[in-house]
Amino acid sequence: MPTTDLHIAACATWLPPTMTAHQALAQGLTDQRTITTTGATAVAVSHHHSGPEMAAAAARTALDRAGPHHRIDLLLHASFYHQGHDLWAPASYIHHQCLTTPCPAIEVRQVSNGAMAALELAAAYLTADPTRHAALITTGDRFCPPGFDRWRSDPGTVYADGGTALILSRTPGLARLRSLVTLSAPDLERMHRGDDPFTRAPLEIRPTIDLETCKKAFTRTTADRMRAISRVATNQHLVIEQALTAAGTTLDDIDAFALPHLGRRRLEAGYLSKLGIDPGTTTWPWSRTIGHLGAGDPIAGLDHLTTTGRLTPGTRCLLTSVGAGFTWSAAVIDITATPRTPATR
Ligand SMILES: CCC(=O)NCCNC(=O)CCNC(=O)[C@H](O)C(C)(C)COP(=O)(O)O
Repeated sequence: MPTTDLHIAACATWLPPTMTAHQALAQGLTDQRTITTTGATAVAVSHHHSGPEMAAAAARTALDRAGPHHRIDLLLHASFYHQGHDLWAPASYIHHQCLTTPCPAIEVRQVSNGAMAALELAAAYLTADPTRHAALITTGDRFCPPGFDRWRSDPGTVYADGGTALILSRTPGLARLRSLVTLSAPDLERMHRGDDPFTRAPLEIRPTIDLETCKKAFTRTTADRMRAISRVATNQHLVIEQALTAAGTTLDDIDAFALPHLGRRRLEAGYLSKLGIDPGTTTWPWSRTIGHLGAGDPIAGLDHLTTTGRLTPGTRCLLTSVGAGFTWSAAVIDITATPRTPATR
């Protein structure tokens, strides 16, 4: 979507306490090789709160920060792991907890690109009807045992627990959405199912998610692997190029980058060396202390950059994210205000 007349009224993050990499090592949860290749120094771990509960907490803060001027006419909740109940409506839970307007509350499942996919859908929904004012986007996941091993289920990425929220609005607030582009490559979807059959219930094949086995089945030969790496790299770069062009800007004009909370090796391969950007201008120094928040990385990254003063009014940010499937999104954001930071409720 080219330059838009939509704004990010506010955003927020709700994170549980972190466990350091050394604590995880001492408890046998990970190994030194993983810590070295990912560069992870800590990871947010929820011992009690589910994804939807953390998403609702973030939503309450985002709504406080936005103020009363943004009537919410749509709620989209993005996640991709267990939401705490087997057959239930997490988006309606967040709606019930946080809103009084009788708007649609819908789930978006786009794996790690879920927040940006929701942003695409919300932007189109608001643009389609001028009487619609704002949309609340939330993310929330808890990547915990027994079904998920945050250090080993997807080697190269350390998974964290947390919730995020963002309000997209017609009324100005924190930032202006200058452009938003999403690309897809469905031929890569088998990377996350490999040769596994379709099953009757979760975790029927193996007791813990193991994406490495699926990826190895999908990239049996070196040629397969090189093709996948090339497809990922090409689209990751193309989506950023298209978002910059749609916003009439260039990489040189970007003051800070909100990147996916991937491990250092993956980040280096996919973004840092490819784009020639200094890690210090990205969320990496912070994301390595948190971990991969599933769909929530771009919102958490924007929140971090604006609440820490790394981004101030008049600066420009590039958000980019990638999801299994694969899909890639990128957005150019112009910061227009300093976030109001009431305490997280
Ligand atoms: C499953 C959660 C999710 O949606 N993650 C986003 C998609 N995964 C990634 O982008 C992680 C990076 N992985 C890749 O780019 C592909 O797996 C590659 C490029 C085929 C091999 O990368 P590697 O696993 O060797 O680091």
